[in-house]
This record gives sequence, C-alpha cells and structure tokens, in this order.
Amino acid sequence: MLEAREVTVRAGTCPIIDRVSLRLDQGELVGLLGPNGAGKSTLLRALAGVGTATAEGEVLLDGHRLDRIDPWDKARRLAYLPQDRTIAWALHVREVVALGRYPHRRALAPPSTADKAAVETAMVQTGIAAIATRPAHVLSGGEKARVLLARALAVEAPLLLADEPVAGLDPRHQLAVMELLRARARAGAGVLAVLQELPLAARFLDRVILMHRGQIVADGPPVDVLVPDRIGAVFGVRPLAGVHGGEAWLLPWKIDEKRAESPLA
Ligand SMILES: Nc1ncnc2c1ncn2[C@@H]1O[C@H](COP(=O)(O)OP(=O)(O)OP(=O)(O)O)[C@@H](O)[C@H]1O
Repeated sequence: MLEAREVTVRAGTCPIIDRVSLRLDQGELVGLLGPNGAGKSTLLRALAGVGTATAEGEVLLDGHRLDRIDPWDKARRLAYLPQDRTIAWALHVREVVALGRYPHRRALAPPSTADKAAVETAMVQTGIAAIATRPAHVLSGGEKARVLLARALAVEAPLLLADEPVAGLDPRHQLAVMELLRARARAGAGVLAVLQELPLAARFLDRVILMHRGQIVADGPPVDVLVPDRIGAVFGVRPLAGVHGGEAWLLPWKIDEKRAESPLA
C-alpha cells in the first residue's frame, strides 16, 4: 500500500538517503532500524511527504503518487508521528489528541461521535486518560511522547509512520506501545516504526528494514536480519541472543572493537 521507488534525499549535493526502495503492506508491523545518522527519520519524512521538496524518486500510496494526493485525503490515510516531541502550546492533553481528528472534520463543525470515540480510545490505549485535562506543555518527556502517539493513533489511518514511538518511555510503556502497534497491524493497518531498541525489534516486528549510511542493507524477518555479524557491522556491538517461551530475544552486549568500519555483509 505504501511504496518507495529509488528515493534519494540530498543535503546540498550529498545524499542523506540514496536510491531507497521499499514496500509497506497492510497488516504488517515493520521496523526501520539503523545507527544514529543512518537516514531513518529522513526516509520516514520522505515516505510521509513531509518537508521533502528535494526528494527524488517516487513514493506511491495505494499506487498513486503521494505528492499528487489531496492533502486532506492523505492526512486521513497516513498518520505520521515525528521524532520531535515538542508541545509548545498550552493545550489540554485531550485537545492535543483531538488534533489527530482534524483531517476528518469539516471546518468549524463540532466533533462527531466517531471523533470523540477515537480520541478517548487513543488516550486509553496510550495510558493518558487520567491526565486528559492537564496542560500538555508541562508534562514529562515520556508523557508528552504518549500524548503525541495518541494524536497519531486518533487519526485511525490505515497507515502509521512512527518515528521512535517508544523513545523515552519506561519499560512497561515500551512493551505496551509495541503490543499496541502490533494490534494495529493485526487489525489491518500498515505500521512502520523507527526503533533503536534491538530487544523490542527482535521480539515484536514482522519485518526489519535495516539502514546504514543512507541505504537499506537488509530487509526481512528479524530472525534473518538481526544476526550477530550484521549487527556488529552496522551498529558496532556484539549481541547476546536466544529464545524464551518461543519468542526471540536479543540484547546488545558489548562494543565490537572491529566495528562499523568493516564492509557490510
Ligand atoms: N536538512 C539537512 N541538512 C543537512 N544534513 C541533514 C539534514 N537532514 C538530515 N541531515 C543529516 O542526514 C543524516 C541522517 O539524518 P536522520 O535524522 O535521517 O538520521 P537518523 O537515522 O534518523 O538518526 P537518529 O537515529 O540519530 O535519529 C544525519 O547525518 C543528518 O545530520
């Protein structure tokens, strides 16, 4: 349903992402992984059609060029959670989450029953219902992160692009968000999430797209992509790995002295 064909984004003449092609289908939870500066956020912005006037190549949503789709229509079909968690306005939490319904509403029309239900559901799912009436700009970092995730979930779009949705969350909320994203995918959405957390990636994702220096170096099930030699080459760490209760686990364990300068497998 979302496809990138040979997408390149440059800073000046230097490519930040270089001829990247990928597909995201309905019903799958896919992670975009890679070290700092690999180009993950830049790629996610290009896929969301946000601030990518300099992008080359094509992004297709359900077979149509993203940059030719009506912006209101696009905003209903594709929800985007940016990496930046700044909330500058003194709005209540519920009002921030309700911004996710904006693409569904006619100008100045009051929120519909469906709008209100989507907002309440997203707040319950992200564990922020109890702080619904607090001003959002004074929340903690993890609370703000969950408010902005709730705003993206409230769109109820068939596609969710989330940049580091578990960054800054405590372990319980990290697990809850991963389960939530998986449930969204199982309910039919396509979910692409930038992740830095290898243990969560190994356990929860259907597919891993691994980036390094602006290019995709592997794309497949976690068990095939997140293998020790590749993790060593890309991230410069040696992992410990195993299986517990039928589920894979993976832990970055020590710095690999041979490290990421080695050629990629
Ligand atoms: N507008 C820009 N001008 C110049 N360089 C840029 C611009 N946007 C991104 N870059 C550079 O491109 C590279 C990739 O940035 P990007 O934010 O996509 O990385 P990332 O993989 O998301 O990293 P992180 O894990 O640290 O969030 C970085 O080196 C960054 O400095």
